[in-house]
Amino acid sequence: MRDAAPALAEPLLWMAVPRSVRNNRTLSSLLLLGGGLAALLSWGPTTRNAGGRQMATINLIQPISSSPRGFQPLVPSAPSARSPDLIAGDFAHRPIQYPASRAVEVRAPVTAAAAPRVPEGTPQVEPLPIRQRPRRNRRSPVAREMFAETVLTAANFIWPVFVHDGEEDIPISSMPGVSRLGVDTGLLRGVEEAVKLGVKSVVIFPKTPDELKTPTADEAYNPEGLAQRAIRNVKQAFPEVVVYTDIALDPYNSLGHDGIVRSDGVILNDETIHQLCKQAVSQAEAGADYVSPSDMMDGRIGAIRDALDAAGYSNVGIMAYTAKYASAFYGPFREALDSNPRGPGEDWVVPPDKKTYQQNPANWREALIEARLDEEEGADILMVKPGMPYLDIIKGLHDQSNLPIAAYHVSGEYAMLKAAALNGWLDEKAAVMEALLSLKRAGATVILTYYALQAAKWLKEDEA
Ligand SMILES: NCc1[nH]cc(CCC(=O)O)c1CC(=O)O
Repeated sequence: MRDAAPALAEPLLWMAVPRSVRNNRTLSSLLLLGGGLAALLSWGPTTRNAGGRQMATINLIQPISSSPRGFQPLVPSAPSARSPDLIAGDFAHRPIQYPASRAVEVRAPVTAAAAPRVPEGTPQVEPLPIRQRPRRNRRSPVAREMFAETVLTAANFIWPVFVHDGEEDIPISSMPGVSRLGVDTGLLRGVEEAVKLGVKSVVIFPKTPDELKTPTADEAYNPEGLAQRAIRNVKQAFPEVVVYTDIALDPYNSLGHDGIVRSDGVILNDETIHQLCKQAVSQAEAGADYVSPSDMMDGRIGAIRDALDAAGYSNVGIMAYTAKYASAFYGPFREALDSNPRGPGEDWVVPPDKKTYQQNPANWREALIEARLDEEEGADILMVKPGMPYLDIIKGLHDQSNLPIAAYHVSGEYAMLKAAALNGWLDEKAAVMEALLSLKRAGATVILTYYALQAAKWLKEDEA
């Protein structure tokens, strides 16, 4: 009984010594010597034991084997028979086998199975003097769930849908599992399914018939246009669903660019914004909750904000494609909407890419400029696009702005995962959930993904 007090008190006192002193070999030896003497005076015959325990508390400085009592394996006490999670955890797989002579100190876990064995040839080692063992918090499923820093839910997803003016669902070859949906048919079936799965936000992309495309993309603000019809249809059938739209001219532009193309190949900025404002107001009129400018023209967020407010739509939000990169990962999307930049005409230069307005993938500081401008101009959500190749940008914007951050897991990212999964090269569910989780962990609370419905299903599956 008598030695219990110093055995507890001295390590505690030791912990009160500043770490810098503890880590200094000479200083700490002196201190320990003093501590030992003090213990000797106050506790008489029990100090030898106390000293032994003292040594055990400083095993980062003193090799543990030199301790008079030898090492004392830090073995977790046996889990009770009532905690199946712990039993199912790593207790059954302790990596270190303790030397036989000390086996009495190793209490076996309470399981029906025989004592755990190690493979023949496993080196016999004394437990290392490791105080911080992060694996402790990963031992059981319950603990892992408790300590999860990021949790993905269906409420985080926005489901992007391609719509067309027809009845059928038309599969998109580079995106197996994704189709263009009929604006009055498949779209509503799809949204109904989404809602059932807990995905209550959609973003609409119209496949405009070629004959309606013009170099000034005026179809973009046709009140009876495909996007406007889609918005109305969804809001009418599912008023609680939050409808996001795309603001850019490319689906309506006969030259395939997000802005109006001048004959020398310059993508006009301010003239394009004029059209974007009309597009935004017409989408708001149709019932959009958020309009999402995806074109990367300068100053469009402020202009659209003013246009919406002037038209009485101050409650309609703006999800700004803040840092949208000139990425190769949009390929399948452009196939879905047939919206690739067109080849050059005889007397018209049409740039083959979008590099004069979308950001250079080499840059991240530039994204901060865009973020500051969008924030000042009245954006409600800042988006980064694509997702996985730009996790640093997501994190950067998350750390610099207090607005919600969105990440677009784009068509090419979907196609990559799908292709690997269809080939049997990846476990689709595990890989997709990890990809989506990484976007949230980086700082995105809003995730646009073609996997939204499938991921929501998987989440439900895991709940059950
Ligand atoms: N402004 C058009 C737009 N809006 C969303 C995407 C891409 C989405 C995806 O790839 O999933 C694009 C394509 C582009 O910029 O060329």
